[in-house]
Amino acid sequence: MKLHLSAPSNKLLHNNIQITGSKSESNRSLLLQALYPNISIENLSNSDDAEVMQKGLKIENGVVDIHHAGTAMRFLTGYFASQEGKEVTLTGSQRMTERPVKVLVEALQNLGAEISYEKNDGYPPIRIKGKKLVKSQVSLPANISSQYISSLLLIAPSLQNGLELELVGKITSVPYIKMTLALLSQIGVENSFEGNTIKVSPKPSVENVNLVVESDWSSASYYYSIVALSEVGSKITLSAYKNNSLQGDSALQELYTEFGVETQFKGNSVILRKTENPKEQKVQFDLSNAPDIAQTIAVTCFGLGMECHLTGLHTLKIKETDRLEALHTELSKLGANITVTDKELTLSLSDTMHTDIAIDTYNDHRMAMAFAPLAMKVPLFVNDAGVVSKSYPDFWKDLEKLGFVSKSV
Ligand SMILES: O=C(O)C1=C[C@@H](OP(=O)(O)O)[C@@H](O)[C@H](O)C1
Ligand SMILES: C=C(OP(=O)(O)O)C(=O)O
Repeated sequence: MKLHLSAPSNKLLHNNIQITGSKSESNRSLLLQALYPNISIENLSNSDDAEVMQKGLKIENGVVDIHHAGTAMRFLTGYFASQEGKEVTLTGSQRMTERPVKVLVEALQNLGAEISYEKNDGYPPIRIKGKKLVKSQVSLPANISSQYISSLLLIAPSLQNGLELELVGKITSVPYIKMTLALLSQIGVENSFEGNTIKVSPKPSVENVNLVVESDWSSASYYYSIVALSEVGSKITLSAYKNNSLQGDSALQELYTEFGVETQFKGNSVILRKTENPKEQKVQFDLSNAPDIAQTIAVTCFGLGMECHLTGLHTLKIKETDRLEALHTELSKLGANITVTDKELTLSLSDTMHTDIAIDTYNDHRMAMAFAPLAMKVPLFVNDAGVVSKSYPDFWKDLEKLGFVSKSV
């Protein structure tokens, strides 16, 4: 589906949007629920990634296809490796077969797991024969993806002796590790994270517990961008959010003050207000703790005609697409002055913003959603717009509620 997208006729926005649960919290909660059936979950994500996770967890033997879902791939690897009697081949989309899993597979093998590669060494598809894992200490590199660490932590309390992880190197995407540990705490699992060592105690069963998933802050980022690109006085209310979020992308509240967007909590809603135009012409952010909002921020800066220097982007090359290359190509098509390395992005001033450019999305939901707010400034096309369903299936419908005009072409 190719969409043509243009701005609401009135750029002074006043709207409410309900976003479903965080896909990161959902996929963790689902895995914990599979291990401990007394867990119930509220406000589950309606994303494709949460759906493939639910389906995957029901399979005992055979092929488990998790499409584009990185969390499902990594979390199910740990899950199946520790499930005696289950034997599966875990695979996904073409891109998933290019996203590395070696660090996780080796850590699990060191714990005694039986996993082999079906095609390329270090990459899915992988064959897993579930076993009872009794070893409880392992070390692994922490600078490639935090999902490997979360995968181990999620199964840790179900292991006979719990788990002690030693993280080697600089730890990336730290808030996602803390989110995993916080959910373990919510179900009564003892854990600690000191320096480079994480310890999780065993827990054979849990009491009845209800996990209420907070709505997705990465999805909220597109509204931050829309508000930043709207007129002073605009206001969008999003629900349902918590003041003490487990999601690192809630850093948006702080980051978007640079773009004149203020955030206020009212009950379980957040109100985003454009209170002023940006004071500075340049921003500089280290996004190693919030990699999923890098695309949103780069496009906001371009839309506002600001310079930016984004660092900490070393994980972007192995996500749904090489996001640094994709941003470079698509922002250049619009007229941006952009340079990227393998971990940084720099936007310099440019006085051009081309109209009706067709944005390619590279099977990456965040490419589609990050560029959509730019329609506040210039009409544009979004190729393969259906990709948004990976994390936010209602995205285009919700934009229509704001008055955006989207036409299938
Ligand atoms: O654990 C998670 O839920 C996630 C961790 C992050 O990945 P990395 O740790 O690979 O950066 C993030 O980009 C992804 O969208 C979700
Ligand atoms: C990187 C992402 O997801 P995953 O790694 O879970 O596929 C994302 O949603 O931006």
